[in-house]
Amino acid sequence: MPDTAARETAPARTGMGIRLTGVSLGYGGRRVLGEVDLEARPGEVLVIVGPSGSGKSTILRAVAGLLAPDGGTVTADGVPVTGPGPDRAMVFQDDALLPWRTVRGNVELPLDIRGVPRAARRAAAQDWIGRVGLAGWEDRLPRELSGGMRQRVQLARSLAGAPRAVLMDEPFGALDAQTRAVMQRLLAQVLRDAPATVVFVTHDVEEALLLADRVAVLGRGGVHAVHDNDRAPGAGAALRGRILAELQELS
Ligand SMILES: Nc1ncnc2c1ncn2[C@@H]1O[C@H](COP(=O)(O)OP(=O)(O)OP(=O)(O)O)[C@@H](O)[C@H]1O
Repeated sequence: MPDTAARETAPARTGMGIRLTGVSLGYGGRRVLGEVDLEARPGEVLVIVGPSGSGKSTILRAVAGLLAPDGGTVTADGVPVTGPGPDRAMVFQDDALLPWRTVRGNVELPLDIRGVPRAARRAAAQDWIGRVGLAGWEDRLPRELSGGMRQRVQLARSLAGAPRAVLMDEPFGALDAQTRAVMQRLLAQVLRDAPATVVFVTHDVEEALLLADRVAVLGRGGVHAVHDNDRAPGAGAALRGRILAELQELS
């Protein structure tokens, strides 16, 4: 990658610190969550699990700045979140790619928006396309790709803008088991080179344990527990059992 591209698109050195303090959230006056206290530490992968309808996506929307809290504060590096920003990229289950743009055009989008010059934009997009294993597919349109490939494009697009936080809502939920496993490994690998803070929502406890530094269990209108994912041999099975028991109790 040319120097200019590397300079303008290099990932920030550390991820963003995200904090929810006494946050209540709801829709049209109907409360979904009350008094949520939760922190994503700079550079960590915080995975949120919880029963269906417990408010996992709602928390993500609040951090993204797409939903204003009814009470409490959401801060990014200590600054209240008042709306969406390029420092916090969202990745959804539905790929949300622009159908009329090629793979390259989609990956370049966040750089385009930031006004990065064309050559630097191209080089950075190419770098990310290669990292997610899509070299040779640059000129294809989203409809010519499989679901897994579209999620790769979405991942490359979200990271190409060098966000300091990536907010992922069941990004692999629609993929078959094999593609999902490949994408989980790919995500773990690319995150090593892009030290953003990640808040990742999933139903899948195995996925949580694979990716998380910490796992937050949501239920009954708030955060039930937050667990460190100690990756020491044997620790995974114990934590898996504990989280599954908590989820059963909360459902
Ligand atoms: N746009 C909306 N308008 C009104 N209510 C909503 C909206 N989005 C979510 N809700 C409600 O808020 C609650 C929490 O939804 P949310 O999608 O955050 O849960 P979730 O834990 O992510 O669920 P799932 O695991 O099923 O995706 C649910 O009762 C849901 O019906």
